[in-house]
Amino acid sequence: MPDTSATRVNRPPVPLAAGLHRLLFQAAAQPMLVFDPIADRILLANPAAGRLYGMPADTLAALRMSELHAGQMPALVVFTEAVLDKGHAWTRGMAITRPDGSDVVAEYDGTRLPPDAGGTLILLVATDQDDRHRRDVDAEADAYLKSGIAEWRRVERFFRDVERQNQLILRAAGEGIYGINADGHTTFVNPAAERLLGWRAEELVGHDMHGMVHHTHADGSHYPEHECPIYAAFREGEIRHVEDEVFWCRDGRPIRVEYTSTPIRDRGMVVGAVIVFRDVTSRREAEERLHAALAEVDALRERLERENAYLLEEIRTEVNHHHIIGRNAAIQKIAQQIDLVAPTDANVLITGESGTGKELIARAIHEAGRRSHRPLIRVNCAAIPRELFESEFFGHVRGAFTGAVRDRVGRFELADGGTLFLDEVGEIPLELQGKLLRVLQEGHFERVGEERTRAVDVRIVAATNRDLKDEVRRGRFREDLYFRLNVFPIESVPLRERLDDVPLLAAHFLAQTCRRLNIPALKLTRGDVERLTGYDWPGNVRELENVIERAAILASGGRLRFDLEMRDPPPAIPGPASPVAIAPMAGAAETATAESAAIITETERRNRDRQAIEAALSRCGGRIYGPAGAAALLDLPPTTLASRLRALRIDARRFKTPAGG
Ligand SMILES: Nc1ncnc2c1ncn2[C@@H]1O[C@H](COP(=O)(O)OP(=O)(O)OP(=O)(O)O)[C@@H](O)[C@H]1O
Repeated sequence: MPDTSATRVNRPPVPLAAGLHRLLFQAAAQPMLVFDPIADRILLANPAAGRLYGMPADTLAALRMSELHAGQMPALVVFTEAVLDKGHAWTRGMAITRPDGSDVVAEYDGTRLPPDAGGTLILLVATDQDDRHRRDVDAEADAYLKSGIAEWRRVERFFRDVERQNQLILRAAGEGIYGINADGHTTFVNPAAERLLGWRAEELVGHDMHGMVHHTHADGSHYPEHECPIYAAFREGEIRHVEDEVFWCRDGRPIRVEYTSTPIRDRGMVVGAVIVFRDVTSRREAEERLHAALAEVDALRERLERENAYLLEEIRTEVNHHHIIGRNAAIQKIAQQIDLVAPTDANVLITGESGTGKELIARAIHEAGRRSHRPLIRVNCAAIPRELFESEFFGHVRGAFTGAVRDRVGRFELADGGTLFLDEVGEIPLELQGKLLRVLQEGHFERVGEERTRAVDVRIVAATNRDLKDEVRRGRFREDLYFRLNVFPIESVPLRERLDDVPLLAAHFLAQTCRRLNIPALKLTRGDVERLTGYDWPGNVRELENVIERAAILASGGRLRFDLEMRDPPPAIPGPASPVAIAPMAGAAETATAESAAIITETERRNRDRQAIEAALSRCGGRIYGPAGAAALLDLPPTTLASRLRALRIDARRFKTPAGG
């Protein structure tokens, strides 16, 4: 390339003049000079330097440095010396006045060239400070612009993400959600709302929502728009929650909804509302069914209470407050006695035949007394083996006797604070009666095998079917114990002495049995009642209860079948000389003729029965059951014979022979 602009002056250094270096020097955009500080001469100047200094490069290369900076010599000298000294230095604020009079302020960057460049030479690179400042401003603006765009993109991305999330939430929400603008027109609808209402979003968007889905009340009356709480929500700027209204589906079907309308604000202005609703049709229906069921239960309960009150009124005279059934004066008297004695702590002795209700009376006394919150402990004295009486009553400690493998609490301790019901008290062996008396007198006892004395607070209610006074007379029962027990006597009347109660009791047991056996209710006929009252009930109420239960089980076609053996007239009294005939008792009437049948009294009849039974027992060696037993001989069911034995107080064991049963 021909050298057109670079200027060679005086002693052009060989390396600089050569090849690529020279080209670089010439082409550089940065103004450059090479000057000799000692000779104060500019040796080389590139075209860029010419543009900076406002003159052709070769004109510039012909100048002295001191000419360029006539007014700044000290600054030039300091700079030049610094370069020569350190090899490299820079300075700012070098003012240049161009030939055309314009000024430029430059920054000089000087580098001392190596000696082989041809003496003491300095390469000066000049920069127009204004130019640099402009570039800095541009670069800064550029950086601002670039970072602004990046920030804007970030914000945009953020909003896009938020929007996506909102869309996902709107889609996933189980509740129907729709938005309306300030004109009441739908702006968006989520998929749940589409599903619930049957409309597609595009059918609703842009339309008046009230007019589409909310135009009519549940009762079919018009729902004016100005009354709509959804619109009111953004007219008044308040959140509205509505529990029970209907929205109308596309197919004209109403759904019951619960919704909340929340106003949307933009810079303080209400611009619409968002409505969140859910279909509560099935919930409301379930609630209504529940209310209806509760109302029905209430109505039923009221009716039952009324009926119950009526029934109670009906049977008040039949069942007294102790659950003892009977209108008979004897029963009324017993109820009064219970009322009288129950609140006291007095000992009670109930006497009466087996099955007449002695235990029932004992329980009634306990229930009506102040001890009712504590237990009633029953001891059947007839069922305890003689050798275990003491332990049964008072308990024992381990090892007290053979078989006492652990401590045992006696009945007295169990009944502490409550009532001890001594059933069949007449059966307590004489030698133990004293121990019982001591507890009754002192309230103290010891467990068998233990020294420690224990105190108890027990009320005693005793029962017996024996004539205890007679037992005392015979020396079989301690008189002092008898008086201790017999503080308040109650006599339980046998059923045959209150036959007027039989229909009531029978009806009661029949209803109870049918309920228990879960069989359809049965009714007593007039004939049934007559048969039942015609019987003398040796087994008392218990027997009646059993007879009724059997009859209910055997009933066919709604008719009861009674198994009563002794309902017919009794057989004739045998003459004193004649041996007691053991005739089948049930068949006696058939064998009796009008002539042979004598008129006999009740006592005579009972004696006659007693003799017949005793004769049969004696023949059978005391055996009751089985083909060789007395029941078979008398043609009676064994259970009936057992009842009669109890009623007549016949002890079958008396007739026992080594061969008998
Ligand atoms: N007046 C009554 N009202 C209702 N049920 C009664 C009546 N009298 C007796 N009973 C019933 O008859 C059955 C026999 O009564 P309970 O056991 O009280 O007689 P008891 O005299 O204690 O007999 P036992 O001396 O054999 O122990 C029981 O089921 C009892 O509920």
